[in-house]
Amino acid sequence: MSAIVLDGKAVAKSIREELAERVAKLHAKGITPGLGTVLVGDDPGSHSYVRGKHRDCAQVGIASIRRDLPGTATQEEVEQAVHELNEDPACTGYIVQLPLPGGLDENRVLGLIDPVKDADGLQPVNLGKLVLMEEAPLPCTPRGIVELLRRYEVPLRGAEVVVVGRGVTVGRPLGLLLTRRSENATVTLCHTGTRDLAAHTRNADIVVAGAGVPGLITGDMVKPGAAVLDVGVSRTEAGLVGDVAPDVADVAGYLSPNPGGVGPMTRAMLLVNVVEAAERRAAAAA
Ligand SMILES: Nc1nc(=O)c2c([nH]1)NC[C@@H]1CN(c3ccc(C(=O)N[C@@H](CCC(=O)O)C(=O)O)cc3)C=[N+]21
Repeated sequence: MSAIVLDGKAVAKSIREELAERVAKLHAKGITPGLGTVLVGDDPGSHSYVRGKHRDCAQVGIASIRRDLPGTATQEEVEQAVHELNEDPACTGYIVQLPLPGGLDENRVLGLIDPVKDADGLQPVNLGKLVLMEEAPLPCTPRGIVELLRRYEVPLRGAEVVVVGRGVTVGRPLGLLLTRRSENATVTLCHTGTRDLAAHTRNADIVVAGAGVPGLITGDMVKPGAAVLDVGVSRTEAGLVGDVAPDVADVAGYLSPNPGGVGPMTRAMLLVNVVEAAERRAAAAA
């Protein structure tokens, strides 16, 4: 048996095409959405992600605003860049690329983002709204995962979902998203303190692996026919490696590969958040 590939790259492409039409309507009203990025330091991975985000923007008609700071930037300098983007009318949404270099207070920076411009859904007010089940910009990776499953009609309602990894960008908000009434999945959030990971994953209809441990999920840990989404990213000498071992493809019913799965969906959802913020602004101005 070989799993159906959840092709995030292809889905992201069609989402960008849909967005280009929505952006064209905004242009017609004299509004150009603008994505800002704050990038601190010279981590090659972070630079490559940010480059990719701006390339996506150009494709759909979103303007780009970059604030690149050296790795030596102080807390005050990073906060100043955030204040400038809060004030900049050309910037309808922005992100602070994570992780920030050591010594900088990430949570404090995220807290200073204007919640209406939070394109990542990681501002504490917006994370709080997710807990309260109120409308707010959603974190991009969890939103991308839900959208990818929806487009392939993998049922979520009543599904047993095991999320591996409790990070703030993926695991934690994903559990909140999947347990809203509109998704109605049952979620088990596993982490390094989980006693018997395989006992949980074997019972799951959907496994989302975002631990950052290469090859953590092996075929013997997966229920036949289950959907497995690889969200782990580890940089090894062999290149980028996910959390899911190759033999999972023989057992799973659906497999979101890495690369080519959730990564492109994350980028697409960032664009969605920026366009939605611009649409809300247009509606408020009308
Ligand atoms: N504030 C913030 N927001 C983020 O959304 C954020 C972040 N910080 N820090 C880092 C992580 C990582 N992340 C990825 C996005 C796209 C791909 C992606 O498109 N990957 C391609 C491969 C690209 C490659 O080869 O490097 C793929 O999976 O096919 C991967 C990873 C967003 N992140």
